[in-house]
Amino acid sequence: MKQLTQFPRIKTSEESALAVHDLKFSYPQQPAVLDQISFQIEAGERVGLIGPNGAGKTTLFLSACGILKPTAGEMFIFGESVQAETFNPNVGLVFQNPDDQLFCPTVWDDVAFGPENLQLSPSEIKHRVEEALTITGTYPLAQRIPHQLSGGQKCMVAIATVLAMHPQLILYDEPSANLDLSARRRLIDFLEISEQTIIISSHDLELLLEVCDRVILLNQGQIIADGDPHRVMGNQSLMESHGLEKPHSLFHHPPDAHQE
Ligand SMILES: Nc1ncnc2c1ncn2[C@@H]1O[C@H](COP(=O)(O)OP(=O)(O)OP(=O)(O)O)[C@@H](O)[C@H]1O
Repeated sequence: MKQLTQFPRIKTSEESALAVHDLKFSYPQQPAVLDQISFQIEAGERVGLIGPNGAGKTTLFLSACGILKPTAGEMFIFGESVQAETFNPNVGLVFQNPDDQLFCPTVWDDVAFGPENLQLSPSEIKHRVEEALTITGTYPLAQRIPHQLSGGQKCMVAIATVLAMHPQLILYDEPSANLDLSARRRLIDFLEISEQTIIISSHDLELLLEVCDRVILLNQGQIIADGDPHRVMGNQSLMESHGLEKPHSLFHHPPDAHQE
């Protein structure tokens, strides 16, 4: 994965990568999934988003991308207000299921799709596709049919489709779901050297421990905890009271012993 260093750093802004103010969201005829939550994520942070099934993690991501319209509150991405149904190339979402992201006849076409919609020049589109395929290690798959790829290959191609847009903030929804051990390790290695601001929603708490410098615990529409991953996830009673388990690797490292 050394190639990544050959590419320029993504530009970051003085503004927070993501600022969420009193965000509320309810699906029709349902109680609030997000109930007036507020937090900020600074440029360059790697944040894990945890919570039991149905906590609202995907809903938060879809709101940040403008796919869902919040009931109340506001979100800003690098200082720009998020508007529902308005595409913002500064934020990219890697869907939980890569099949939701891959629909073209070839991998190359799928990765080119975003830059083409940004109406970039043909040479810039080619450059972006080659760059994204190289960074994700999927260049050899460029002419393959996406739906015939393995789960791990699809995952990395789905990431390439997002990277080709050059977003400064990338939201990963359960990126390690269905990956075998080597594909998961490749993903972790990739995430660890990613240069963008990233938020990873995952039940793979060990992955978050390796990759993230901060974790947010969401449950029943509220932010329950926000802080150092070892401290938050190492708190067994906190984790268990929100339907989660303290990661196995933290049992020999009680939170109080963790050096910050
Ligand atoms: N389109 C929808 N219509 C109605 N309710 C929905 C819809 N999508 C999600 N929900 C409900 O909203 C709540 C939050 O769902 P969400 O997918 O955001 O949770 P999550 O934290 O991502 O869960 P998981 O860990 O299982 O992926 C759940 O109770 C879910 O059933």
